[in-house]
Amino acid sequence: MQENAAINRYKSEVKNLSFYYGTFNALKNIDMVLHDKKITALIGPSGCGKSTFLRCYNRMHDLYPGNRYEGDIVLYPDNVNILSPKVDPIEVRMRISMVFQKPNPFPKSIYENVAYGLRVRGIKQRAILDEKIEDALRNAALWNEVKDRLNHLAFNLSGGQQQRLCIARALATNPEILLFDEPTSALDPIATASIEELIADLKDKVTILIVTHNMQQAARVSDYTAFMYLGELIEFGETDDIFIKPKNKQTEDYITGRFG
Ligand SMILES: Nc1ncnc2c1ncn2[C@@H]1O[C@H](COP(=O)(O)OP(=O)(O)OP(=O)(O)O)[C@@H](O)[C@H]1O
Repeated sequence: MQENAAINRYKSEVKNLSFYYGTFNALKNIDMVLHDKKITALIGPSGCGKSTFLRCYNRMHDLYPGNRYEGDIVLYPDNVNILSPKVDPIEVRMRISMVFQKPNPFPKSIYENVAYGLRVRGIKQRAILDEKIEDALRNAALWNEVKDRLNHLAFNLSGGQQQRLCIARALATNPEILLFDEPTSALDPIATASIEELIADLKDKVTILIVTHNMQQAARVSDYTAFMYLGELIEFGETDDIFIKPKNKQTEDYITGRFG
């Protein structure tokens, strides 16, 4: 009974996860959870394995030979281990979307960028596409700025707008988890603030995992924070606890800028 209550609070559980690029052991025995409809930030010095961890979540490493996972990443409520070789990575990517560091719209119209994942899912009816595209653009706080030019090329948008378009594209297929890999590092402070506001608003709809180099950003947007170092998860907890009273000396040194 108690176990079920705990599982309901979690969208996902990482169990003893290790990851290898060939012989290089980039992630070491990580145990962690993602709380449902909460924002979890991954922080740590360059090269500690943040992006590697994020990419395990959508099986991106499968695209390159020699990469190897050990352990489980379990999604709830259906209790499926997405690292299992029996699970199709394409199916995983339908459930878990990713937004990258640099905005990467397709060389297509604004409309077609958001329609992409829906078309892959076999949705063809124009009325349904129109409705889902409007919803996704509204949820990405972009609708009002683009509603009169949906057929314009996405590249004509500003950097911040392009990143919101990529978020709309990721949201269109109703993912359960949204992964962000340093989503504001290529943006100016104003565009960064609007993306941070948007991420905070999205947590009502979706569970979020965000990699950031910016500790102020982690403190501002996240509910939980994981501190990684040399491929290990050093400390995980509520963001306020990690930033105000970290238990581990390495976490404290990193947070206070003594290394990294
Ligand atoms: N394709 C690869 N092949 C071999 N080693 C890799 C590969 N990609 C990353 N690594 C190594 O894995 C380790 C973790 O890298 P990763 O990019 O996950 O770190 P990170 O914490 O995201 O760093 P940054 O903050 O600089 O982006 C590093 O030692 C890196 O050199």
